[in-house]
Amino acid sequence: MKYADSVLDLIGHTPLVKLNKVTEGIDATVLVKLEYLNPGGSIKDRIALKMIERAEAEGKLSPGGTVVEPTSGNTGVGLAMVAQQKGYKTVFVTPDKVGQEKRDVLRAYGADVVVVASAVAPDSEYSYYGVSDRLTRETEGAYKPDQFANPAAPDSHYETTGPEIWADTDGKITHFVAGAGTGGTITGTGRYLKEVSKDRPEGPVKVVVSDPDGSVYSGGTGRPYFVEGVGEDMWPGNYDPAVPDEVQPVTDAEAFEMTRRLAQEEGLLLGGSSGMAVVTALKVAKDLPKDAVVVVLAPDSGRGYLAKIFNDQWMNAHGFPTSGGSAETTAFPPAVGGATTAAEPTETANQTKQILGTTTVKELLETRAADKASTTPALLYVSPESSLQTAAQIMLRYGVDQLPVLAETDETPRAGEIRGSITSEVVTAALLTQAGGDEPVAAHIQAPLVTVGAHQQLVDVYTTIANQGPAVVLDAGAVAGVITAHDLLALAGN
Ligand SMILES: N[C@@H](CCSC[C@H](N)C(=O)O)C(=O)O
Repeated sequence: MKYADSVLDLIGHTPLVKLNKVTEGIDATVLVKLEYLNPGGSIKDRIALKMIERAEAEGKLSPGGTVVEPTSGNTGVGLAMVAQQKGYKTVFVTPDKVGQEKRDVLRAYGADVVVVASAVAPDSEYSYYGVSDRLTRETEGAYKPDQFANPAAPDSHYETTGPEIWADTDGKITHFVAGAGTGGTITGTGRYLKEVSKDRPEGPVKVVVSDPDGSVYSGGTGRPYFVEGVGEDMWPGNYDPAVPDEVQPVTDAEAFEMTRRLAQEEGLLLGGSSGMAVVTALKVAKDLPKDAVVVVLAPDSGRGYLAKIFNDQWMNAHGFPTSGGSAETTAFPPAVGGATTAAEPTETANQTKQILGTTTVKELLETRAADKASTTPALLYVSPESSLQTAAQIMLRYGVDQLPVLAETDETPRAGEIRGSITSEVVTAALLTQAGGDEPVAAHIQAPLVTVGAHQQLVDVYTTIANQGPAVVLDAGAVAGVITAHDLLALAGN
């Protein structure tokens, strides 16, 4: 009989598959290492097993203990699976940018999940690092593996991921491409591949980090991005900057487009960080000769992202294009007892649709910007640190009653930098009653404005704006402006 003694014995030994369609025009061989075929569904099973076994060996985790860890999901799943098999409890702290599906998976394994805000400085007591530290202190028998600095994590890749790639490519790998979050994968796998290939005539394996645009590894300041599980806003101990030869930034838009293409063209339903790494792998492979072998690491499956990257509505609402989607229709037998018929659209409704159905949100912003009579900038906003007096002045000068509140930045603000909103009623009440004009907006901040996507047709967003008020426009995840019912009126009235 052929079987594993425990699910834990199935970790690792994942296969390589060649990309055939998205590589059009590329001579080199591009191979993807499919880490979603690990039993917990991601590469993180490897580090989870190693970190827990080392903690047990070192006496840091004993029967009845609790594993507490900050995680964007996958490490949590790996730890939950290993801990459950070994009889430990688990508590995971996840940032709110992590999709609900991923949190549901953690709970399915029996873990407790604590959700914290993503838009918090890493050294804050409210960040997922800070909250997990507090929970570890407060929980008896708690052990925090700390995937960001635990040497067992890169060791697991040095001992398994690297050797598997070397063996499966018969030592012919020339380039290794992977994202970096904690840094463990790139450090451990990259270090092994460089060491084992250092004396060969064609030179050692080149290691390339694929990084979300905004993350520190590729020179960013840690500004927010939507790709999950990779990139950083601080420098983790497990990232050894001596290992990578190069680091390349990739935008969310590029990553998401490739993630969808991999499902539609290669039959590979992978997560956003895999799409991101493939973008970099193809850039690296573009000018390489036929005998080059690029191995790109795909950390997890696309099943955890069905409500985001693979959901046209979510993509559209965040200003990401959705070419190549597919439709879902229903074909039930007619209802017994007579079917109801939809009301005929009125003539006025048809006219509205005609005006609004031919213009995108972005075109409306462009028309407004080109209108000499309009003095309103595309984006009016205040930061949490702005004074109430500043908010009042902007509202009075441009005749607006609501402003988005965005984190202060010199660049185009991103969706993850939306902090809330503030209305003229609240500013007025604060100024007339208790607060002085110097008081910061932060003390009076309200819920964020609704968001719409720049590439959506106005016909698809006008009821949102009519019902929920001014909307922040997102273009590829960046804040492109604000549109109001007044803008729609100006269009309809002309
Ligand atoms: N800063 C990152 C994620 C850090 S790596 C964590 C790891 N992948 C996990 O599964 O916990 C982000 O923006 O998601």
